[in-house]
Amino acid sequence: MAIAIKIQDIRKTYRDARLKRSEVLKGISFEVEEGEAFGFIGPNGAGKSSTIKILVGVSRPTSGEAEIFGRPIAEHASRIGMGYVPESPYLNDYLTPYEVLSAGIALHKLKVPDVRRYCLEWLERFRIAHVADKKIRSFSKGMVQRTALAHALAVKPRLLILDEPLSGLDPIGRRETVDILHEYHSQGGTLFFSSHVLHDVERLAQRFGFIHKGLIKTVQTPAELLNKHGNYSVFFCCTGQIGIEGAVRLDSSNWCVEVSTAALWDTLQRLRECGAELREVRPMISLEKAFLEFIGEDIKTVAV
Ligand SMILES: Nc1ncnc2c1ncn2[C@@H]1O[C@H](COP(=O)(O)OP(=O)(O)OP(=O)(O)O)[C@@H](O)[C@H]1O
Repeated sequence: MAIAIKIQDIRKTYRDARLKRSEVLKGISFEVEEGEAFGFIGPNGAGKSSTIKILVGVSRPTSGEAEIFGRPIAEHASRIGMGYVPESPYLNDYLTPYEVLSAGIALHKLKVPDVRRYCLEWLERFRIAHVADKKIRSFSKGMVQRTALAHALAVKPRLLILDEPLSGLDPIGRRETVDILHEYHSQGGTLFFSSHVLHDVERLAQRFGFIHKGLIKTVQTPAELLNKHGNYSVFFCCTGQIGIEGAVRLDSSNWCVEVSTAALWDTLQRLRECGAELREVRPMISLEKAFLEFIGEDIKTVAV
């Protein structure tokens, strides 16, 4: 499998108005394989956008190396076949969504039999086909975001880099966008995205990279996360009392108990001995819990 993104010891130092230097990326390294869906997570100011801007060529690293599909990011050709939506997309607001999408198709030299129809199909997927010919100037933040996402996907990128793709979208828009990104990924696309919406990251990403204060804390798969942090919710049915510590009665006969991976087998044995009827065992991967543990802070003090 080819390596889609390779980042090696990247550092980034900004200077403020008084020329005071602050290092916001402190030597980060990780890789994303072709065909992967990789979620990049971290609290506000952790360095997610700074990393993404370096990858897409908007900003230069102070030191370190990065490659896209084996080409150094300094080469313009590394960005051929890449789709990118920044955190707050800026689209020329005197254009219409149709003009934005058709310009992208022309720029990427994409061969489609009927450009108008193809663009309208993408705009329809993001539920903005009814404003295809309206100027973006009059659009809400969510509609601009939908236009930018439709544009990025319509050009059939090999690699899609999205900075907070779900911000500004309502809950239905978020769900639909997650579905579209799922489809893109299941058709072989490589997805690298940052997000604050941990639930959506859990649904989309095959691996997570946690960044905090300019350092990569860990890169994990959901399975690794589950092994380390996982609990299970065990749902069962029992009409009488049950002597299992922590079991919560949901209604007259249904119960639930949360157990650790280590205690799961014993709990199932005990339920059988008590004559309880097992209904469901559901893993509880708490990305938020793991996230907070990795950055070593209290849940009340961190905005994620
Ligand atoms: N152009 C810049 N000049 C100076 N400092 C900057 C610049 N861009 C970002 N920073 C600083 O770098 C740090 C990391 O910012 P960055 O936008 O990469 O974080 P982030 O993880 O994307 O945060 P958020 O989740 O809030 O978008 C922050 O302290 C930010 O203030």
